[in-house]
Amino acid sequence: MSNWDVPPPQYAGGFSEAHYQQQQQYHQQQQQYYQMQQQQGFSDAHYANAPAQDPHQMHQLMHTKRVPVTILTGYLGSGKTTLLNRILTEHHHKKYVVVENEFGEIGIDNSLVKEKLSADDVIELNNGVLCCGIDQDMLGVLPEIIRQRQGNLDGIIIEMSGLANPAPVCQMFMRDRMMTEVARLDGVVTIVDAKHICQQLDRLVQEEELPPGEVPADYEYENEATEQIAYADRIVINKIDLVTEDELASIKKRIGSINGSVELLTCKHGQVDLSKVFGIDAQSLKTIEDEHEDHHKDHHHKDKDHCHEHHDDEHGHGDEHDHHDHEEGEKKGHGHGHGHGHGHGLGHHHDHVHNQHVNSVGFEYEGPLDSERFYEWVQALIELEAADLYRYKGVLWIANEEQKFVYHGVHSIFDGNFGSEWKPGDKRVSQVVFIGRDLDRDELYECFQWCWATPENAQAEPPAFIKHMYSQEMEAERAAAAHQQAMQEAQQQALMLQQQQAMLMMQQQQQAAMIMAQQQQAAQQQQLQQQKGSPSAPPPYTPEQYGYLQPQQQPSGQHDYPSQAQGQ
Ligand SMILES: Nc1nc2c(ncn2[C@@H]2O[C@H](COP(=O)(O)OP(=O)(O)OP(=O)(O)O)[C@@H](O)[C@H]2O)c(=O)[nH]1
Repeated sequence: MSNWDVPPPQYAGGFSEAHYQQQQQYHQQQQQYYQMQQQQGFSDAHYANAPAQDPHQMHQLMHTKRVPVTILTGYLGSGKTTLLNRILTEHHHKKYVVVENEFGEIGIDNSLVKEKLSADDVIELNNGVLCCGIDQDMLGVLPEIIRQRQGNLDGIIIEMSGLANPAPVCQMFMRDRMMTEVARLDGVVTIVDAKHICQQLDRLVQEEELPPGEVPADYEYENEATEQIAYADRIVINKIDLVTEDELASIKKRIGSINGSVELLTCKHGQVDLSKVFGIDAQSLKTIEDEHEDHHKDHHHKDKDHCHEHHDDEHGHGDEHDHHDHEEGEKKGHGHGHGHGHGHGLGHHHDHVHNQHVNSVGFEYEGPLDSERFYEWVQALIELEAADLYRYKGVLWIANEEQKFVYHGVHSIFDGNFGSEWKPGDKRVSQVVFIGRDLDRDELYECFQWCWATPENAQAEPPAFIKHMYSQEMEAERAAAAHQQAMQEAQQQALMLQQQQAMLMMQQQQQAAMIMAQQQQAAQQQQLQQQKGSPSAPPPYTPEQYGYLQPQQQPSGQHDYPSQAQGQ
């Protein structure tokens, strides 16, 4: 039974019979959708169906077997290559596969690369392998490289181009079965240029740079530097030799206002402790759970309110929580940060109001949540807000469950499972964090509150946001989308059929041409034999014609196949 294989939601009140039926129907659709996703190759780890008695053991087992993959991002010139050069040349006793966009673009010890550049775009280096092509080809090449080096590979590092959005590659490692069987996403590491990051974050994306198609014409894009920070599990602030202490402090705050749950490291010339960046298992449910546990162990709440709310970037309100801005070498405590308390005007870097759309929002509640309602909320978020929801994660106390529910997601890809049991001394807290674009904190909080499993809440109507999922408008949209998908599938099938027919026809033509050529050749041979006066007829065509047997290699006593030159 999967985590989502739950009975249809039943509400004590607040819904009409028709609405309830609609819900049931929707629930069935979701079940079908889930089954379809599984058939399409979603990994078991992705929707981990681990046995309830020890899910973590199962999870760990899956993880230890698979090679960790790090997605390395960073704006143009931030220092990605400088860091990769270290990895490929220093003696760190680790073997990595480094995946580059294109060889032409890389600056990795050029002499080293050039001298080893091979036709198949895979280079063997002392510390591992360098290959290129972050595209469909990688799906084929990478699992093969991993299999070849089974047990002798410490990780894969994929360097994204300076302007690329890491989300599609993240999603590929979360859902592509070929990849998930051999590799797991370890973390997204973003390198930041301390000198230029504020300027880069302020840059507005010009309309002509926007990718074409699928998105609404009025959709405003976030610039790439912001997105790279939003998706990160670790941020390495490089080039700190070029900024003052005050500037560095304001950079950290600015980053924290975008991604409140990221861990910050600082360095010069990429001299960061590699163990804090690679092999960190940042994307596993176990790590999310551990972070939650560590945080609440050390965390002394000043206010004893029933619900503790973490604000997104507001102007300078006080809060006792700190971001995880650790100097290199400093001992780190894990936990969540929630992007709170960031005033503007800190240092000359940004003494103006930022046009910042991406932020973090987090909430805590010291009480259990209703799983059905949480399920509804997640469904609504995925259906209505997936494009703007970059990353989200949480650890929940679910009513009537002794195990913590741990989840995380990237846009529409959700991964969640029950983790370890709450221990007797544990403070049971449900915690959710969202990083996204133009997040509506009040709306999110309203939905979060609706999930609280309290007697008063039992009769509460769902918030407008969740109701909207069942609106006629959404039903119509869903029907239109389903229709469009069916049309696309039909078109694809028709195209495939056409291609198959064309292929068949081509094969038939080739066969016909070959037979004709054979016949002509046989006729020629016959003619030659007749001219030579030999009584025996030659075979219809000569082996050397196919290049695998030369006349002089013929065993004696067999036909002597004369070449054309000999025959003339
Ligand atoms: N002053 C200073 N310069 C640095 C530091 N780290 C890297 N650089 C320099 O910054 C420049 C860009 O570094 P790269 O490593 O090529 O940056 P990149 O992110 O790979 O750049 P793209 O491939 O263009 O995206 C190079 O000239 C580096 O030598 C640092 O900590 N301080």
